[in-house]
Amino acid sequence: MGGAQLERPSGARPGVCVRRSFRAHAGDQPRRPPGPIPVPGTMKQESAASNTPAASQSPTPSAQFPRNDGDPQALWIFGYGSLVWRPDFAYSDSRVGFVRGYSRRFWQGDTFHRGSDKMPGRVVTLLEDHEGCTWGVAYQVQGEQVSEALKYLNVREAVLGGYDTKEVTFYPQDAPDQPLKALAYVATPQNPGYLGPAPEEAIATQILACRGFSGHNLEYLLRLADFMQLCGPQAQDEHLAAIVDAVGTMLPCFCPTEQALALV
Ligand SMILES: N[C@@H](CCC(=O)N[C@@H](CS)C(=O)NCC(=O)O)C(=O)O
Repeated sequence: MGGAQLERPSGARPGVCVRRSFRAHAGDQPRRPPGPIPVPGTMKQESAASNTPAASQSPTPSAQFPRNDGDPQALWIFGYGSLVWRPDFAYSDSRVGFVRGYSRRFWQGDTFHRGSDKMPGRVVTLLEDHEGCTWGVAYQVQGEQVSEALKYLNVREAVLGGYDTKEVTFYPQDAPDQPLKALAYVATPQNPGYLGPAPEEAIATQILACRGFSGHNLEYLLRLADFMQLCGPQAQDEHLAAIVDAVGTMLPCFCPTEQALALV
């Protein structure tokens, strides 16, 4: 989301989870991470799109194609985990905002991006929660961007991650009275990688111990915590905060002391 400008906090509005807006310039192309996400079994460093298995050349999301007024071909994709900081697909616009009726939980196992078969990491999914409110970023894709984004996300989220698509209602921070239909990738309890609830301390321990092809699981946690900081103090995620606190408590045990360093 390069080139984004933090705009002045807008006034509080009833029912709005946050007050700040964070808007990438429309048309900003995402910075490609160094090298695309390798797909198991094809460890050639090709672009993710060319790695897409033939069967998913034109993935059809299981959710209805959420349409909004205006450009019928445009699609909004809601990210609330790694898509928040690394969409890695071309988009025309992005908006910070939230979805109601869902809570974010580190309840999905990950044996590729942030973990391994022996040591699965933990990444986020959405839990249906009538009182819930989850922060993230919605990306608008138009024209050819739509099929490219869906093809890429089908590999990254569905094939590699066990996520399925779901239509959600997204409330842009700067226009919560003009909600948008969006596509979200959600890991349900029925997917094989689902780990489900655990004490935040246990989740923190797992995150501290795991890494995968996309990096350490701790980076995933802290990037998400950074995003929530950007959104402003009103954007609360108690589950995320409790895990970050638990990591902070445990880190001294994981960090060598000066004495231990002197021995190396
Ligand atoms: N679907 C959620 C979560 C997506 C997510 O974090 N997926 C992981 C595991 S499949 C991923 O893509 N990781 C890439 C990374 O960790 O950089 C989102 O909208 O952000």
